[in-house]
Amino acid sequence: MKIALFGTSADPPTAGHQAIIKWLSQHYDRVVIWAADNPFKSHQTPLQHRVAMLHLLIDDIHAPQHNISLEQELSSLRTLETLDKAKQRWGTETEFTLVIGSDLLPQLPHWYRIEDLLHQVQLLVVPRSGYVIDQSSLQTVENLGAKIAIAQLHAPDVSSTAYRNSGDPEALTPPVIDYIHQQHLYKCQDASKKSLQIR
Ligand SMILES: Nc1ncnc2c1ncn2[C@@H]1O[C@H](COP(=O)(O)OP(=O)(O)OP(=O)(O)O)[C@@H](O)[C@H]1O
Ligand SMILES: O=C(O)c1ccc[n+]([C@@H]2O[C@H](COP(=O)([O-])O)[C@@H](O)[C@H]2O)c1
Repeated sequence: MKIALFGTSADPPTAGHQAIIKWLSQHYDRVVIWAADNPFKSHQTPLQHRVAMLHLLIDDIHAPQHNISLEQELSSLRTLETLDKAKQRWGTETEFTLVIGSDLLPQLPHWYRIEDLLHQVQLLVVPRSGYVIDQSSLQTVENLGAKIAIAQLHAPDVSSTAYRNSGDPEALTPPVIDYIHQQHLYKCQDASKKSLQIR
């Protein structure tokens, strides 16, 4: 069995995440997702809300294979610990593929015990607009033991940061936007946007 592992800060989850998850569901037996705190970032919204939004994002995907699941108990600051939990759950015979966007390639060498991690997974890099996959980053990660494939996928050019900074509604899906409004999340951004509009 081939399992794609896709962790995200989901602050908030975007149409980009959704396109990636949909594509993965067509190319892997199972897609396992979790929302995580990232040791290199601060997060704006409590994890419980990010998990709830990720659920809404996934529920909105029509995947005839029914092979997408949010497995929040796998979440960890360290992806190596997530992989350990996944192996306990699905067994060592399973082939695990760690999925990252191309923006994370230069950061990857700084992850916790990255060589241990890369020796136990395949690495799938999703091209991201504005983040060219350069040979030197690929070589660095290969030297750490990565077995790399590049996904043939054009994910939308959106990001959580774009939503947090400018409230770009195109970045999100309607159920996630509704949730944000119901729960009064990302309000500072709304307020600063309004004050900009008034001026
Ligand atoms: N539009 C996109 N295209 C390709 N990869 C993406 C895209 N959005 C997110 N990813 C990848 O999905 C994973 C989770 O991304 P993350 O939750 O950090 O989203 P983000 O939009 O980069 O967030 P932020 O703007 O807060 O950094 C990362 O591996 C990231 O590279
Ligand atoms: O293992 C690590 O050291 C590590 C360092 C930084 C990020 N990660 C993971 O990378 C995934 C993507 O993070 P992000 O913030 O880009 O969505 C998420 O699952 C994080 O937990 C993992």
